[in-house]
Amino acid sequence: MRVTCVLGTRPEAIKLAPVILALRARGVACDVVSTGQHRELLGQALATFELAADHDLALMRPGQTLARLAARALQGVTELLRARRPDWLLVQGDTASAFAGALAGFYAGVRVGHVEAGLRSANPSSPWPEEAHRSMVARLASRHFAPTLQAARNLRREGIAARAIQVTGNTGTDALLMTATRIEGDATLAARFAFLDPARRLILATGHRRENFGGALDRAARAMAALASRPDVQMVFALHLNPQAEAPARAALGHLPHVHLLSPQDHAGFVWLLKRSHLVVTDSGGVQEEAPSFGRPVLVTRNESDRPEAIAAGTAKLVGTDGRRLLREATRLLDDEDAWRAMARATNPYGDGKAASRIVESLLADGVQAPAIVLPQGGEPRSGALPRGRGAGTARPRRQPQAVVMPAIAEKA
Ligand SMILES: CC(=O)N[C@@H]1[C@@H](OP(=O)(O)OP(=O)(O)OC[C@H]2O[C@@H](n3ccc(=O)[nH]c3=O)[C@H](O)[C@@H]2O)O[C@H](CO)[C@@H](O)[C@@H]1O
Repeated sequence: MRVTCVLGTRPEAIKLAPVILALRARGVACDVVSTGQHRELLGQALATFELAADHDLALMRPGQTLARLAARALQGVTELLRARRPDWLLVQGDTASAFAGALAGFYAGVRVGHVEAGLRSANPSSPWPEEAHRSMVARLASRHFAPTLQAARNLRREGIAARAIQVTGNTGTDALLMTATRIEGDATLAARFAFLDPARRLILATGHRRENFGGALDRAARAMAALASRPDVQMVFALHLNPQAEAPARAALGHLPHVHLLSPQDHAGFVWLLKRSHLVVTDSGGVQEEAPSFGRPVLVTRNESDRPEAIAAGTAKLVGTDGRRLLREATRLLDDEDAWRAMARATNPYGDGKAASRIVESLLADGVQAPAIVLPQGGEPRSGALPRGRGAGTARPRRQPQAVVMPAIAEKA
């Protein structure tokens, strides 16, 4: 069996790395195609897992529109698929690379597997453009690897057949566990962050969502500045490379003595910080999924959530984008031990570290026998080039989405 993974950004690399490693460990020929959407961050993320892209489409250009990026990714992936003709094409999440990759697979008659399928905010403007991307990938994919039962339900509500959905947990937790194990006792990381003051509690912050550009990021950064002026805290803000995401943090926080604005960290460095944090402030999806594993309360600077599981579990709280609620909730968590403890429960609704192996077993179980997309005559691949499926109609037992019970993975500090 041959599998092609298309990815373009840091979180896709982190969340697909465990799948790529698990496929290769099972002897599946798996090649990695990078669109280059986040070129530097992607290389850094893959390197953490000792991986590198086999094909780099190197598509990023300064100031390039999403339309142009998506169009060029569609073309580039299509050409690679023609040469490679994999049995499966895997994409992850909700980026322009994932959407264009899935569309290329669909046009080429290659079955598309969607990792982290079914997340929904139900608001096409937020997260933008991710909500639309992941919904469109769902129309194109023939196998949907949902991280949670809730995500599987979202897909069922949209009419995706139950037999095409598998609840796996989030591969992000697999990646987190791998990295957390690898960095245990790593003295180089302790040295990298030797500037941290052990007497002050650490607030770890990130902010980069496009819909938060132009106002919301400024308000969040100003609230964080008020927090960081407390005598008992220090803050690490892990910057994103996008200047529109970086500028508000630099403007509001850059001059403060106990705030450290860091360039994007490799996964090892970020996980090290996460583990030592007292509180996390973020609009990142992946960070919301990771922090509960270490029992770190998360204040989410968004107006709606596509991760209701963490909110229901009580480990994350939506604080909107006006800064006021962020300041109020963070102050409460810093001043009220009971309020902190109530959120700091090490429970992870997102994974048990076995998502990648569930995905690989599912692909192997289908092998090359599952129904391929049957293209009409004159469709993209010529008849001989159709994937080696047996055509539609191969009967398979109806499988209901199964709940995955996710234990906590780490001790509290
Ligand atoms: C709408 C939405 O929520 N979409 C998400 C979005 O990604 P995101 O919001 O999670 O993006 P980021 O915050 O960039 O990444 C987070 C990862 O990066 C690591 N990290 C962080 C800072 C650092 O300095 N060094 C690091 O290594 C961190 O530990 C974590 O693993 O797209 C993904 C792709 O499709 C989706 O899966 C995902 O739903």
